[in-house]
Amino acid sequence: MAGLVVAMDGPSGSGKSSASRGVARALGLRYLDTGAQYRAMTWWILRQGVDLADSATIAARCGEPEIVSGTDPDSPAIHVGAVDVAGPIREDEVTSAVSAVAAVPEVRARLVALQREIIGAGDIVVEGRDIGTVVAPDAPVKIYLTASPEARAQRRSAELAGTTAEAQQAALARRDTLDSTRKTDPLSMADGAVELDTTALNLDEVIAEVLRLVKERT
Ligand SMILES: Nc1ncnc2c1ncn2[C@@H]1O[C@H](COP(=O)(O)OP(=O)(O)O)[C@@H](O)[C@H]1O
Ligand SMILES: Nc1ccn([C@H]2C[C@H](O)[C@@H](COP(=O)(O)OP(=O)(O)O)O2)c(=O)n1
Repeated sequence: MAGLVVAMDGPSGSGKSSASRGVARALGLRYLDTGAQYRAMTWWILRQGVDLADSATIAARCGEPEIVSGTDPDSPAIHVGAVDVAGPIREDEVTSAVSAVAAVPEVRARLVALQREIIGAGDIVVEGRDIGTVVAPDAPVKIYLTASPEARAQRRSAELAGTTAEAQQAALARRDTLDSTRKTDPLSMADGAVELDTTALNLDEVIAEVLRLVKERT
């Protein structure tokens, strides 16, 4: 299985991170969270005081931050320069700004290049929105995870204190629309991807199904 790349795409709360980490652990592969990179870029842009509507400035400056991703599925790490941003990138301020930053073509070009560099010779599970369509279209295993809007909102609200499933469902719907309708590489299912609806599956069942698909396709 040397050189294996597993591409895992889908909307927020479909279970990409948990399933990707579980699959990477089971197969002894590395793990890359590309959403964390878009979040880290967004954290840096916000810190610079750049207006989110000013895509020209975002485009001009997105080459400045050094974004460093760890690939250990047991302890995923993300730094901007020397700063550990694993906590701050999950805060509301970043979550509500990330779709705008991720829509800027220069941001995507920079991060896709970084992702391909990390993927290198493979042995990795990569999760995001455009892995099977753009970043690694030749990946032998491409999964498109989905779940009902209610299940996704329920999962997210269970994670976050001080929020309701209703508020989460509205926030996810807003991000789905932004991520699926942007002009550059919108969230969509790749050719050859297998859609896996996780609504009625627990995490172990999702991991087992992905492992079965990996075995079947390699
Ligand atoms: N199949 C599942 N059933 C129930 N909860 C799940 C399942 N998969 C993931 N979760 C939980 O849902 C939340 C969101 O999962 P996550 O893997 O972060 O999704 P994504 O990366 O797609 O946003 C996490 O708290 C996770 O533990
Ligand atoms: N490959 C990727 C990964 C994420 N993005 C964008 C779209 C998402 O709204 C944000 C954050 O992604 P992330 O996977 O962290 O989001 P969730 O954990 O699912 O809430 O980044 C992207 O455009 N392309």
